[in-house]
Amino acid sequence: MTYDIKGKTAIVTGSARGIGKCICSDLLKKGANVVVSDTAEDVGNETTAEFQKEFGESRVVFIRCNVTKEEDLQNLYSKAIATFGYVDIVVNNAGILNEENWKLMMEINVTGLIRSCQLALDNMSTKNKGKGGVVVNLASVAGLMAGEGSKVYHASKHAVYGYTRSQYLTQGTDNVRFNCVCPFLVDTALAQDWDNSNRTFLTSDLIEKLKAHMLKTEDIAEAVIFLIEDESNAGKAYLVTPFQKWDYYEQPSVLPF
Ligand SMILES: NC(=O)C1=CN([C@@H]2O[C@H](COP(=O)(O)OP(=O)(O)OC[C@H]3O[C@@H](n4cnc5c(N)ncnc54)[C@H](O)[C@@H]3O)[C@@H](O)[C@H]2O)C=CC1
Ligand SMILES: CCCCCC(=O)/C=C/C=C\C/C=C\C/C=C\CCCC(=O)O
Repeated sequence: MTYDIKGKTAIVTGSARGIGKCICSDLLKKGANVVVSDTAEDVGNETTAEFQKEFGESRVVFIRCNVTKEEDLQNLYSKAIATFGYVDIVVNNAGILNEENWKLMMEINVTGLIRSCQLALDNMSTKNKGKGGVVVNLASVAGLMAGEGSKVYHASKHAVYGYTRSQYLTQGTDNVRFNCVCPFLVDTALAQDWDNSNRTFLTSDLIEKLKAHMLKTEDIAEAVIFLIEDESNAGKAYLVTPFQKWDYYEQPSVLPF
């Protein structure tokens, strides 16, 4: 079954640039109203002005939000609802790769994302008199495999994967569908800053080869739109790599039944 994006309202966190910006653009092309949201106010306002010019002033707003701040997140949801009447779609995209500042990375990649999911449920769950909705979380292939030099980043994305899958178990009562997308390397500032020197597992030759196969932000936006529209695969992770056909990631069951 296909979920119709036209006329819906979407929040995308960390969307001033990179993958988040591209997701906003595709949501607008599909007819959604969009809340661009980021800590980077200047870039966020520029991105919003660009979209308003292309898609109409009334369909896009910028709301500053640092996902590590509870009051910012609450303000994001309440202002989005005040502007557009309801929130139907949330894309939790804000994320960093910074092993030195690993506590902040966990706050952004995990705690902020989980808090945003809880607010999405507060506002969208049919248990709370909402109309239901869709949440797509940005995980990574780093959430499905080990990483030598970015151990905490990998742990943060494993958490996104596990949290998203677990939401499936209560989807029947909330009517909020959760999925996550697990991309391989994407050509953005985050990937360019990825320092892979001094690895034993990945040689510099191999890293150059991997970087030669980077995905484009457009690929991830396409995958996110696919997930929002696909009503039949709730709770699943969607693997996006340049090396094989994009597909849902099937994790073997460890239960004896
Ligand atoms: N670039 C890549 O290779 C891959 C990226 N991802 C994930 O995709 C997501 C987006 O990454 P990119 O677009 O590549 O990164 P990016 O660095 O280009 O964009 C991230 C955006 O998040 C914003 N941000 C940072 N901290 C924030 C906070 N506390 N609150 C709100 N916004 C904040 C930044 O200002 C920036 O606009 C991240 O979750 C990342 O982990 C997943 C797989 C691969
Ligand atoms: C792995 C951190 C890169 C951050 C970007 C991201 O989220 C996804 C990247 C996807 C692929 C990275 C390329 C190859 C992965 C192979 C091995 C990972 C080992 C990483 C390490 O630090 O040793």
